[in-house]
Amino acid sequence: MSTPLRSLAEVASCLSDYDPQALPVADAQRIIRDFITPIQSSEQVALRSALGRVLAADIISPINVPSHDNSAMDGYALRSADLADTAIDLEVIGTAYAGRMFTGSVASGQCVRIMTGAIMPAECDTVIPQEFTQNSSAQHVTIPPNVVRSGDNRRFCGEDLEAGKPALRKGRIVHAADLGLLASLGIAEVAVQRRLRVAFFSTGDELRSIGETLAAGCVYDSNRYTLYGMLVRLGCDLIDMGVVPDDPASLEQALRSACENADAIITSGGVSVGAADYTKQIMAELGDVTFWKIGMRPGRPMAFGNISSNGQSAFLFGLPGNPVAVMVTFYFFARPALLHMMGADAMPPPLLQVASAAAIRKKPGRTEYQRGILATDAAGRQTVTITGAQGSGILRSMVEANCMVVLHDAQGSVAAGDLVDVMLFDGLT
Ligand SMILES: Nc1nc2c(c(=O)[nH]1)N[C@H]1C(S)=C(S)[C@@H](COP(=O)(O)OP(=O)(O)OC[C@H]3O[C@@H](n4cnc5c(N)ncnc54)[C@H](O)[C@@H]3O)O[C@H]1N2
Ligand code: MOO
Repeated sequence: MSTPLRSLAEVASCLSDYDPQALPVADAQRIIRDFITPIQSSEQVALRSALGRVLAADIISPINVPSHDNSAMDGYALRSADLADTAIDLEVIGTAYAGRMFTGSVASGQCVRIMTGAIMPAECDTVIPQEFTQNSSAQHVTIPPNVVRSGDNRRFCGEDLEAGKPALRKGRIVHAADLGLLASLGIAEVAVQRRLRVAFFSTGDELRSIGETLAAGCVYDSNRYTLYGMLVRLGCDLIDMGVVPDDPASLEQALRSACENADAIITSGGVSVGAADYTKQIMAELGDVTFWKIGMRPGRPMAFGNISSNGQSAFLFGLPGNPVAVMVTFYFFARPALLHMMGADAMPPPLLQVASAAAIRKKPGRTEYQRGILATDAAGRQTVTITGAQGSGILRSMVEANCMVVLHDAQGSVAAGDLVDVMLFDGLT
């Protein structure tokens, strides 16, 4: 596991107006990005197992795809020098099939019946689709004037992928199309970054696990399930450490064990100012950890840093306990950081600009992530509507939503019809 060379204070001091008491979202994201180091370990996997994994090296194309010039249409391969301003009659001297080439040579005034994907006869440079021809028989075909130009319907050798050139770059997350592309190159195995090991647990004496009786004032631990879902979607190997009670010895033992077995640790709860929140104290004792009040809602308190135990270190994300806050801080801080640790060259999820269906109250000076429903109205216009109560304990608001309305730091209240930035959950959740 790699150890960061600089302390958090050094990284943060690059920001001219760094204020841990009211840190803007973008600054917190930048500090995390600068502090995190990608893992340097890879493995060979069979092609299908590479789906969703991060490529550990550039893939250089070993062959040209397609391997020869070939036809894009079923029709007739001809020499474009034979084309004229009037109809021409060509002699058909054979047939080229996909996988079975025509081996003769084509003289002026001749053509070859050709199927899609068949290798172009050497002398031919153009294909006329069969539906554009007239009077076709096994021996002859008429080509009307001005229906085909020189070079039409000919696919070039290497036009998809060129031998010796990079086909896919290191850091790419392998998608379905990439599997197909790698298969088209005949590649059976690829080098991918090893999976990230992430340990996670919930803290709080009020938490009960499913199956336990819910005493007065207690709640079922839901954060471990949302975290599980979000981490599985990222392709991490998970160490689920359950619910850790709010006592210093248990927390220290859990953090040390997580550190010794994982690349990253995600906890939920215990990062605010409550009397029983020992988490901050123990985290600070074990390493270089900072406690932020971020200028955002939900998700204001958060811990981030690097902790060590027995010579092993791990990056730590101490997310707030409120169920919506844990998801928002995961999406906007932990997720990009984990992708960076995985060596992934991933773009942040795009923001769409959509008209707000109703007015939204908002104070400038903090970023708000409101849960929204993106829909198309009767006139075919897309609009976004807030899901109702936006409390950070209301997990239903995440379930009902299909997007997050991102109201930026400097932005004030929004009037009905104003454009707002929207981030779709699809692909994230
Ligand atoms: N005096 C202040 N109080 C609070 C502040 C503050 O600045 N000053 N910040 C508030 C904000 S904002 C948040 S967010 C929370 C974060 O507090 P913690 O991270 O210490 O979280 P807890 O107190 O442990 O829990 C908060 C809330 O969430 C419920 N919870 C916690 N874990 C889970 C779980 N695994 N599954 C389901 N629900 C969970 C917990 O029962 C609490 O209701 O602090 C505010 N307070
Ligand atoms: O950070 Mo908190 O999320 O507003 O409840």
